[in-house]
Order: sequence, then structure tokens, then C-alpha cells
Amino acid sequence: MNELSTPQTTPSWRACKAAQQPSYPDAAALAAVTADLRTRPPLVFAGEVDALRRAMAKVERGEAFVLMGGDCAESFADNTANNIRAKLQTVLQMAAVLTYGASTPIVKIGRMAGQYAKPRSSDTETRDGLTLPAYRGDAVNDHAFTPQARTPDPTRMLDAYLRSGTTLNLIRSFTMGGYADLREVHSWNRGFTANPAYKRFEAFADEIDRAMRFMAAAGVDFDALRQVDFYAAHEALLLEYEDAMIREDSRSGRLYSTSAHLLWAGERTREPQDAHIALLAGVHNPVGVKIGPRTTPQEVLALVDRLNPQGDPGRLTLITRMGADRIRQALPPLIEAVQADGRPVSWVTDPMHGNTITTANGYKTRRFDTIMDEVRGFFEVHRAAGTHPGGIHVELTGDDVTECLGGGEHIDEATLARRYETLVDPRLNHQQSLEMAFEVAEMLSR
Ligand SMILES: O=C[C@H](O)[C@H](O)COP(=O)(O)O
Ligand SMILES: C=C(OP(=O)(O)O)C(=O)O
Ligand SMILES: [Mn+2]
Repeated sequence: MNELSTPQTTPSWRACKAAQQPSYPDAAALAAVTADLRTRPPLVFAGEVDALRRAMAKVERGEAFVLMGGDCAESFADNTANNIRAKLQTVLQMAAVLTYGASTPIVKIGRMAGQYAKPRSSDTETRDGLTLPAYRGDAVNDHAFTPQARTPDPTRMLDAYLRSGTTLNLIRSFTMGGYADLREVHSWNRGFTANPAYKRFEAFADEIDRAMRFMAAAGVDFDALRQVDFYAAHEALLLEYEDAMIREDSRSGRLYSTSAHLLWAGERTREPQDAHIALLAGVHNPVGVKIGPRTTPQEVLALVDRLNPQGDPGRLTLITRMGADRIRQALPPLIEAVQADGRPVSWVTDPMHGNTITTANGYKTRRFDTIMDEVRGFFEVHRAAGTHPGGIHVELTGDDVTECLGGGEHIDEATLARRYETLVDPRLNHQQSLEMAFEVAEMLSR
């Protein structure tokens, strides 16, 4: 059994420039929290992290496809059994559709159990002449618009740690206890053919049903399929929190982030010489980097140099978030540079963050069709380049919120007001998520 202990030294990110960090008014309180976190048990284990690396190596080789999904920002208020179950169920249903459509294993990763810190475009928010610190995620401050709520409070990191732990506990019970059994997942899918939104997928759902019945008749041991691997990921934004969650694996002497299986650096914090990349460079987990439409081939190669100098399999994922109108021009030169370099990466599309708009009635939203157009562009570009479209990264929830426009339910601008609940970015609702899975399954099977 490999043991994880708190290391003497962690990656040297402190000398580097660090963007998007909260300004805590009380340095002693911050130090007390991080000292406490260093004594806490890991949330994930080195062996699980290594298993995800092996799965990501398959993605690089085109032998598996990644599905990453969850809230833009998890909230403490939504840290409930029902909310977690609905999100998990949505991701598992999408995965079932994709597995069948692609006849390829799906690596299932939740933006869950730790997605509590947010980078923002502006450090402040002004309402009716009052300017306060921007909301930066429940691990930092409270969304309520009062000076007290918006003041960064380091003790919220402890709360985030504990809630991440309870979320993981529930995820583990569901995915290990038979809840994710393929037969159950399929039974969740019944219902959708009755909904007009799914008319066009009826034949596909019938096919899945037939395949399940065939397997059962052929005596497939469904009990062997009772358990599924489900991994947790979040943006490694809060340097103090992430640093405090690093542990050393006694067997190998390697450092692991134990706050999640996979961590990514966001588009706003991915400068190759900056602190976030330094922190990720120092841990053995699989890591991701979000890259936007202005990313240059040189920057991508600098990220490969920093994060995967030896070209180890399963280490680095590039999550492109270009915008539907940019991806077909912006992605090919980056792919070309990475191909010429030769070190492996997996390519994942985030079709959400490059396609955010604000409606006339003031809602930050995204159009389902535009989102799907970016996914289509991602497939087209990779197919043309001969590289593997490795996965999708989406902001979604298991609830029937009305945050993104369009989809089979034809959510329009006026409807957004009905259930607009996100704290930061608009998420696909349960139906829109399934619809996306069906469309992506078609793209994959082509
Ligand atoms: O989730 C991503 C970013 O945190 C988010 O898009 C920033 O939103 P803002 O432009 O409202 O700060
Ligand atoms: C902040 C996010 O994305 P990006 O860094 O790509 O803007 C996010 O994934 O919520
Ligand atoms: Mn977001």
C-alpha cells in the first residue's frame, strides 16, 4: 500500500507571477487554514490518479473518449444529495449514449467535488453605485452582494475541502454500489423517447435498448459492469489551497495533488512561466490547460515543455475553447505544431467558454446550436489533421434550469428568467446535455 504524506517542500510557484488570487485581509487566518489543510487526509489517492493517467494515454491514442462535465461553479448551497445525484446521473447517461455511439470506452470525469473557485474578468462588481470584490467562487467568498459576504475568507477553503470530500463519498457510493449499473443507466433513458425533444434520437435509443437485450440474452455478466470509474477534476485556481493539498507518495517519492484526480489551468492563468503552471508542473497528476483562440503555437509548445518535457503518455490534455466562429481557423496551426513536436497530448473541446453572449434582457447565456457548431468544428479539424478528437468538456447540471438558449425545448430569451440559477456561467440543462450526447455520438460514429 502506498502511503501519502505531507511533503517538506512543494512545487516552487511562490516566486512566480500569480494571476486571479483573492486578497485575504488576514494573513494569519490564511496561514492557519493552510496549516490545517496540510494535516487533512487526501481526497483522492495516488493509485486512482495513476489509473486516470493510463486512461488518458488511451485517449491520446484514440482508444477512448473523455466526457468532462459539471457546474461552472459548484456552490455550498447545492452540495446536496439530490443535486449531486442528478449531475452524476446526467454525466453517466451521456456516457452511456457515447459509449454506444462510439463503441469506445468513455473516460468519465466530473467538474465536481472541488470546482469552488473562479477566475473573473473583473476584480470588482458595481451595483447601484456600490463597488465590491467580484464573486470568486464559494471557496473564496459569498455570492451575496454585501461587503461582508464579498470579503475573501480563507476558512471557506476548509468548507470547500469538506464538501469536496462528502461529494466524492457520495459519488463513490453511487458508482461502486451498483447505481451506475449499465442496466440502470439505460432505464433512466426510457422516458426520453416520450419527450418531443428526443424524437430524432428515438431510433438511436431503441438501438441501445436492443443491444442491451442482446447482451443480456447472450449471458453477459452484467454484475461485472456494476461499478464504473468516475474521476473528479477542477480548475487549480487557488494556489494556497492546491499547495496545501499536495502529498508525497512514499513508494515513488512523487508529489500528487490530492484535491482531485485531474487539475486544469484556466485560460486566464496559463502563462507558461507563471505560478499555476509551475504548480501543475510539480505534481504527477494528469493535467489540462484551457487554450483560447489567440493561443500561439509557440505558447502551446512552451506549455508542453513545462508540463510534459519527457513526453510521458497520459499527462497533458489541451482543452480548446475557441468559439464556434474561430475554431476552424485557430485550431489547425496548434495541432500542426504539436504533431511536429511529437510529444503526446489529448485534445478535448470546451465548446462553452468561447461562445458566451449577453441577451438584450441582460442574461449571460450560450446558444445550444453555437455550442454544437464548435463541437462540429473540433471534429472537422481533427479529422482533417488525422488527429484524435479526444473528448468534450461541458458546463452542465442535472436540473431543468433555463440558462442556455435553444435545444429541443427551444428555450428563448424570455424563458431564461424562469430558472436561471447559475452563479457564474450558463449550463446545459439535463435535456440539453443528453441532446448533446446524442449529437456527439453521431459525430463519433461517423
Ligand atoms: O467560468 C469561467 C470564468 O470564470 C467566467 O467565464 C468569467 O466570467 P466573467 O467574465 O463574468 O468574470
Ligand atoms: C474559467 C473557465 O474556463 P476558461 O479558463 O476556459 O475561461 C471554466 O472552465 O469555468
Ligand atoms: Mn465557466
